[in-house]
Amino acid sequence: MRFTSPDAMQRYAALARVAAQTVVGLDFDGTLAPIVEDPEKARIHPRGPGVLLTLAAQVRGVVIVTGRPARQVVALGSLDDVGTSFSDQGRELQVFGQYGNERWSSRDRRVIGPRPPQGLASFLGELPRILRRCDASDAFIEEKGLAVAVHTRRLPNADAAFQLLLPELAISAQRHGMKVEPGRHVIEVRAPGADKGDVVRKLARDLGAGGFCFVGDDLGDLDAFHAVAELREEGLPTLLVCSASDEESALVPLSDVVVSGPDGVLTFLAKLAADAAAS
Ligand SMILES: O=P(O)(O)OC[C@H]1O[C@H](O[C@H]2O[C@H](CO)[C@@H](O)[C@H](O)[C@H]2O)[C@H](O)[C@@H](O)[C@@H]1O
Repeated sequence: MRFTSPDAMQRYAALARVAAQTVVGLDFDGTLAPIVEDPEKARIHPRGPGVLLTLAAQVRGVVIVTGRPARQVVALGSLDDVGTSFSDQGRELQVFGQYGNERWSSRDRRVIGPRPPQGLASFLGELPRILRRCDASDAFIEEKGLAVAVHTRRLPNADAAFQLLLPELAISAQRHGMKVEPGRHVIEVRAPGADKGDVVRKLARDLGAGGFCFVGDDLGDLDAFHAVAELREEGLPTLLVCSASDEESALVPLSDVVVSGPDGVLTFLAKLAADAAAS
C-alpha cells in the first residue's frame, strides 16, 4: 500500500476519524475480484466477504458499484450470504449494477432497473458484421440485458483487436443511440446516461455521508473518482484508492492510495476497518 503524497496520508487519517459517517464505494472486477480470462469464472477474493463485513461494522455504508448486472455480481460475490450477515449486524449491503442503472439491496433482495435501451437490438444485429470486418469474430460477447460487452482478452492479439474495434463500435453505437464504455480488454456498448459518478453523488446525498472513499481499477471508475473529487472540493473528507495493474494506469494520478490488485484492496480495507475501530 503506497500513499501518493503527504497530503494523501493526512486524508487517510481524516477519513479514519469520520469512518462512522463514511460511505465506501467499491468496484467489483479488478478491485474485489481478481481478473480472469473468462468473465463467467470471476469470483470475489476469498477474503472479500469477511473484510466487507468487518468494514460494515465501522462505516455508514458499504456499496458495490459495478459495470456488471447487479444480479450477476450478487452471484459471483456470494452477496446473498454476505447480505444476510450484514442484516444480522443491522447493516445494509447495496449493489449498483450496470453503471448505476440497476440497484440491489440486502434488505429486499430485488433488482430494480430500467428496460433495455431501444437501440440495443438493432446494434446487436450489426455486431457480427463489425466483428468480421475487424477479424474479431472469436471475441467473447457478453450480453448483459441493458448492454453488450465485446471482450478481446482471449483473442490472439488482444491489444490490437481492442484498438481496431473501438472506433468501429463507437460509430455503430452512436448510430443506434448508444455509447461505448472501454475497459480492460473489453468494449461495452450501453445506453448513455447513468455512470458511477451519479451513484457516488446519490449515495453521498441519500446516506448523508460525512466522508467518502472509492476504490476502483479501470476507466469505468473515472466518473466515480471525479465525483469524489467534487465532494472533496465541497469540504468532505475523502479518499481515492487505485487497485493497480499492468493493464490500466489512468486512475493512478488521481489516487491517494495505490495498492496491488484485489489482494492489496482487501488488505487496505481491513486496515481502514481496524484504524476506524481504534479511533
Ligand atoms: O465495473 P466492474 O465491476 O469493474 O466491471 C467492469 C467489467 O468487468 C468484467 O470484465 C472484466 O473482468 C473480466 C473477468 O475478470 C475480464 O475477463 C475482462 O477482461 C475485464 O474487462 C465484466 O465482464 C464486464 O461486463 C464489466 O463491464
